[in-house]
Amino acid sequence: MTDSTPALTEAATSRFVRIQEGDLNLQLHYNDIGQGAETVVMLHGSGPGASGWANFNRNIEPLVAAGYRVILLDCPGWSKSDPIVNTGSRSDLNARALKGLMDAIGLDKVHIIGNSMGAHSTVAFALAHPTRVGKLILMGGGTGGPSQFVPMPTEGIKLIGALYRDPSIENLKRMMNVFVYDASSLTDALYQARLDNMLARRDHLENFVKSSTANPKQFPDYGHRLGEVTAQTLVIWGRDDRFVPLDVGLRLVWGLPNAELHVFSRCGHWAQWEHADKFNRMVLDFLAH
Ligand SMILES: O=C(O)CCC(=O)/C=C/C=C(\O)C(=O)O
Repeated sequence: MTDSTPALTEAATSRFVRIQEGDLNLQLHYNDIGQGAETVVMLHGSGPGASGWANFNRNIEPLVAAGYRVILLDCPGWSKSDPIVNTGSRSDLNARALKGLMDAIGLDKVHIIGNSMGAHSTVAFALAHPTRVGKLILMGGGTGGPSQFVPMPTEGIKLIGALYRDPSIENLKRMMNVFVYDASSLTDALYQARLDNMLARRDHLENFVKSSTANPKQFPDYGHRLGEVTAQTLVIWGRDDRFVPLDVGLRLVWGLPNAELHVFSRCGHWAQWEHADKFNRMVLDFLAH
């Protein structure tokens, strides 16, 4: 990194933008990192205290070093983006937010990496705006709908609900213990950062509970429309995912015409963090070829 290269920190890359997308008028927060002809957008998951930076901090640097511009969008209702109560499809809401962001900052076409809710939202965006996507990388999500093997809601999703309703350190630890395969990799600093994120925006937590009460199916099942997504797609899953089970990933590769699947053993719902080095190499290879 030279003196003229901005530091790779959340604060140094933090940006705000106001979007107007139909009747959606919101201030969104995002991180804008690196420069390059091609842009990779990363969309985070729906856990309390999640953000682009919290979900993807182990994945930014290799992409920037390889010459990509990286945009981390904080979805409406998370982190420093505006609050919202969402009673419709949250996947579509996030897709509209991404369209608004791209229009506002002049991005015509992007590759998208989506984690869980972010993956559901990536598919919603690809369906709505097929000419504006390059390649897609989906982890632990891509469509709502039932697992064929695991009772729904899964234990992880139940623990997220409990954490939203009672954002305590005990409930955070219960959730994170199921979130990753090896909970001993979670440090006190990580728990504290996550707790601070959560408690900084109690309005987001309350709005998520209101939204889920008004419409428990925030992420619709796009299984019947997957065949319309022609973008090359890399689906990555944790064998031990206790939030969105592996068979949802299998359903994606059956439905998406141009998809391939990689399954990590000893991996929960956070593949990009739990297996960051290999994940990053796979993403770079997939984007380049
Ligand atoms: O309900 C679903 O299908 C999506 C659940 C989801 O998005 C969970 C994600 C959790 C995180 O990414 C997080 O807490 O960091």
